Amino acid sequence: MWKMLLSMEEPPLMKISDPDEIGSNCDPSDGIPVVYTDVNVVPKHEKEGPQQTLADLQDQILASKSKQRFLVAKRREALNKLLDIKGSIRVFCRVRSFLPNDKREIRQTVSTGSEKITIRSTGIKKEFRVDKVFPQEAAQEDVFIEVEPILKSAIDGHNVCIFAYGQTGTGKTFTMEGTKDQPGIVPRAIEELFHHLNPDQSITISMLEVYMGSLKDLLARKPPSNKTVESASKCLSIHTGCNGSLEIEGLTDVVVTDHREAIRWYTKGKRARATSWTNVNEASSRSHCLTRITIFQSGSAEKGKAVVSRLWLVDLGGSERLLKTGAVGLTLDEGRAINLSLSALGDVIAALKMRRKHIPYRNSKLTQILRNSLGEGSKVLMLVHISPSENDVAETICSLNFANRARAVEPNKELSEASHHLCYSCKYLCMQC
Ligand SMILES: Nc1ncnc2c1ncn2[C@@H]1O[C@H](COP(=O)(O)OP(=O)(O)OP(=O)(O)O)[C@@H](O)[C@H]1O
Repeated sequence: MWKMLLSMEEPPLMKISDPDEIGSNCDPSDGIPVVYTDVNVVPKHEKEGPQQTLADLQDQILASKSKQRFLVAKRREALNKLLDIKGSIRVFCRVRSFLPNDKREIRQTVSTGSEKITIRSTGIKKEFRVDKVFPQEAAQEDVFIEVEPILKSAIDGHNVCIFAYGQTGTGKTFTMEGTKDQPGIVPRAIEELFHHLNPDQSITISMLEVYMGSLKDLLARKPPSNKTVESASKCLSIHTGCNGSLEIEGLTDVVVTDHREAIRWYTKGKRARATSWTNVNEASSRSHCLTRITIFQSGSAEKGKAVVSRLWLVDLGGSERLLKTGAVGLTLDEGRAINLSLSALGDVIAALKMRRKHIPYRNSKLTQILRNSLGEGSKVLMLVHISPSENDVAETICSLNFANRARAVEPNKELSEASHHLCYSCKYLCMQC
């Protein structure tokens, strides 16, 4: 018989002498089941069951988190080793497709393999090796897929520098910026970084231009009406701290919380860049355009927080034969300044590759800025752009020689044999000079 002990006023007390008996649904004296009427009293076994399950789940979560940390560390280690094996300076080469205005050429001057480029012209046959070749038909996605692993190392805490090098009009800006329909590396990288960012990491973006040897802040607020843009750009100067850290004084650094905001700033910076017409490219970049993405640890990008890593995405000004571009006056001076700093960059890359004691960073503003992202522990990707046209063979050879300086461990024989005929830019015999 069931004992129904119901009372509205006071919960009736059960005949329980031992607190451990709470939860028993059977009267120990007569074996008759007890129905509990006090809803505040939860039987012990019912209370312990969920508590145990909760504790088990918490243990499992902790174990999964620690396993995840272990796997992330292993992935980072493996990626780092892989990139190191491949070389901390890697070289990709992209061949620009023929443009509508190009003269169609019957003979193929540039032929490509997956890691080999052959240049053929009258009396010339030269072969170059790079880490990856993108032929004329390669899409923006094809390029980005190969660039992605190096971006992940930026999230993992390495300084990274990706730069597009090549003759004027060979597609550097197309590869880095792209178009609305065919976005390039920078917009894709921004999206990718936000996708992979850890919750305790945050991002800031800066953009600057190295123009005729001086630095211009591309994200600076409009100067007051009585000042010119040029006077605002002169404020930027480079400082090296005693620990070797480098700061660009006065450079705008914007905290961005999602990729759309970052792209808006990037678009603003692009608009401020100096371009002008040359007879090789309608909108030729007359400067080096550098986008800096800084990844901070621990949720805040305010001052004083530890910097995890810096990613530099650089669209270099075009290397050019000044006679061929038809440059005069200011355009000629711009071209000279671009060529000089590219030459300095080539010297730094070559010195790093040969593990020289002295790395000539100080020879140009460009190399001073990139110093911390070119040297030891950094990952560098050079994207060399070449033209498919026979008319550009000399520049193509010069660009590939330049790239070769990043790959060649041994100094090239030509260097010592004919040093008096060497090109100022690639330091080889490239027929340019
Ligand atoms: N792979 C490509 N596919 C289609 N069009 C391309 C490609 N590469 C370049 N172009 C086109 O070629 C023209 C010149 O390219 P771009 O301005 O990117 O050259 P650049 O190397 O940045 O030149 P500069 O050094 O003078 O700034 C542009 O109209 C661009 O859209």
